[in-house]
Amino acid sequence: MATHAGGLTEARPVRVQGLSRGFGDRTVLDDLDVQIDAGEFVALLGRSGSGKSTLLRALAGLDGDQRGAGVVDVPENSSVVFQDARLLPWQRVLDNVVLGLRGPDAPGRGRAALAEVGLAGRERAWPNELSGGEQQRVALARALVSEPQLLLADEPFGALDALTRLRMHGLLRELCTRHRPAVLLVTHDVDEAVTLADRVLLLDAGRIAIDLAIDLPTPRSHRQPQFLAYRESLLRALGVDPTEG
Ligand SMILES: Nc1ncnc2c1ncn2[C@@H]1O[C@H](COP(=O)(O)OP(=O)(O)OP(=O)(O)O)[C@@H](O)[C@H]1O
Repeated sequence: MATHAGGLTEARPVRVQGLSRGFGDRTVLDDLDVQIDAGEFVALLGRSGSGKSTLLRALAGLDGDQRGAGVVDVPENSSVVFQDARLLPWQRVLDNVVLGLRGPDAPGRGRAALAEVGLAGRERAWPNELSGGEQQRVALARALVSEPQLLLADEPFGALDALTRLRMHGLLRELCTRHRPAVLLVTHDVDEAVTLADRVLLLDAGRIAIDLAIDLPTPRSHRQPQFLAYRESLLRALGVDPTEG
């Protein structure tokens, strides 16, 4: 079985070595290695079923006792955001944000986190009074209020409309620049990956098939020729013709 150890040096917050995962006869991750440095924003692309969420769950320690091997070293303090906000409907927004946070300053930290995601004044709202995008903002506040060294995000904007998604890109980039967690963002969206990430990984046949540093200043524009070149090469690697659609 894989080990899931906590607490590495700050310089190398995530180290995955020889990670294998499978379900029944099917091998999903096959002797895979990944490293994510402190403060580095990494996006993970791959075709549907290639094992992106399986890798993220392994990093989050959420993969139970499924078949596998390898070493997963991650910082103890990590947070996960999913496609759905997963707020507790019977708790007000602020209580959702500070859930599990200890110390007398927890409410103050929760309020500050809500202000950072643009939801100052909504502390006493119930989750069902918020839009989908606002609920995802609460989920981001909850994820970042504990100042995690690692943020794991599994398609966090996948359920949002295009405009809200663009706004959330800006917000996530801003929050990550300020808090500097290492990030692993699982996404289907090549543009999202190239817009946000320092490095894009492409998962194929159980391994990291492409490891591409995105050497562009931020904020990035889809019109930059180099942006389009990254986009095109990643789409081709995913088996998509970039000239289509
Ligand atoms: N609990 C499970 N039991 C059996 N098979 C599973 C389980 N979880 C995942 N799988 C299988 O493992 C493979 C990888 O799944 P995973 O969800 O990691 O892929 P993904 O790249 O995140 O896919 P998508 O982009 O469609 O969300 C898939 O073939 C899936 O059917």
